Amino acid sequence: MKPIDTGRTGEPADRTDADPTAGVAGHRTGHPADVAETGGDVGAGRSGAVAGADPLARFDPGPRYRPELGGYRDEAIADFGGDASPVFGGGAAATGGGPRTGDAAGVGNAAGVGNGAQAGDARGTGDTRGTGDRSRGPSVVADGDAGTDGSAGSRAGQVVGVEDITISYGGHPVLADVSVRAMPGQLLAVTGPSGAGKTTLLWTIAGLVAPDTGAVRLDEQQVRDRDQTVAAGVALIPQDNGLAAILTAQENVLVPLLATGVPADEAVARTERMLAAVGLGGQADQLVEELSGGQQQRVAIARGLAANARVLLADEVTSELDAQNRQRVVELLREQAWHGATVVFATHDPDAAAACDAELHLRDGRGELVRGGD
Ligand SMILES: Nc1ncnc2c1ncn2[C@@H]1O[C@H](COP(=O)(O)OP(=O)(O)OP(=O)(O)O)[C@@H](O)[C@H]1O
Repeated sequence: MKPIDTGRTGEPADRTDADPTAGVAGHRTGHPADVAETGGDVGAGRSGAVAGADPLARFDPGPRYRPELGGYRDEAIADFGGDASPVFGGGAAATGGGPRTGDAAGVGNAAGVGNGAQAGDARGTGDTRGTGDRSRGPSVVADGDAGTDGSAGSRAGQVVGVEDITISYGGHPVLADVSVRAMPGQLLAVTGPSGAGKTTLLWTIAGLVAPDTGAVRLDEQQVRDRDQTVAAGVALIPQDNGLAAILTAQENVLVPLLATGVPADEAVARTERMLAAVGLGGQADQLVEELSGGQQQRVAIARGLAANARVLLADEVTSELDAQNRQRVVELLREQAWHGATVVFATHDPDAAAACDAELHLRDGRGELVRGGD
């Protein structure tokens, strides 16, 4: 399999606008001490102190924080991603539900994180292929070379190699011998009709679903589970957002960063920059449940962008946005690629797909690289 040759350079010089994530003015919130003022009892920023070397020493994640999960485990914030966030990981490969079997919280259990069996359960086969309840250290999101000012910095993306994967749910094939390669610095669009397997493919790359046959590799390292991909810097912006409704927009972005060990000042800066980048600088202190669907989607995007991932998987992240915001989000994904990330973007939007460097079209289980291949 050859790398995708897009013919597009993606050079910053091609851009028509200034750095969309640079220069955020007028922030009065964002300090953990400010977060503590925002209410709720999930423990965001309760200590308030910023000085100190250990981010978790200076940031009290609250009594519900589970360090062994690298996140929260509480029904009250189940939509952070069940036992832990699929964006920031802390979870094993899919268990208790594939893309379609989650709970009402959206990502929640559907994210398949938690007590561990792999894709057997996820695909409803009862074939427990995983490892059961595994201990998990705090998940690590790739910080890239993030500067102390919170700038994303450049980072080394990873080559995502999907090699002849076949996936079925309960005996019903979804993907058959699908192969594609996504390269650092590029955007790969994954298109196809509803039910074609776009989410399944992204989850497989994320290590949340294991293929029946074939393999996914990150820089030639075969993907085994979500723990591994989290450690490798793979972030997922899930289709259903996976936000905690009882947290503010700011907390939804900030808390996972702090929980994954990003220094507080950098986490605050990234949070502010990314919320501003998606046009929500003025809504930072609003509870997610008070935001519109499109605003919530943008919070989830900000959270994924803030991860500074080496591989960013964006699952239909523009579905609830107006044209202007859709374009903006595609620009932000492009920005991630400029910083070195490998971006895989599942979308129904032809314009968004056209803005990507390559396009894998899924239909009837098959994947065809309709653009950008060689
Ligand atoms: N856990 C599951 N158990 C059984 N079938 C599932 C499961 N998860 C997904 N599927 C099925 O697999 C197929 C592919 O689903 P998937 O969510 O990957 O498609 P998609 O292309 O992302 O769809 P959409 O564009 O509607 O989001 C669908 O037929 C879906 O019903």
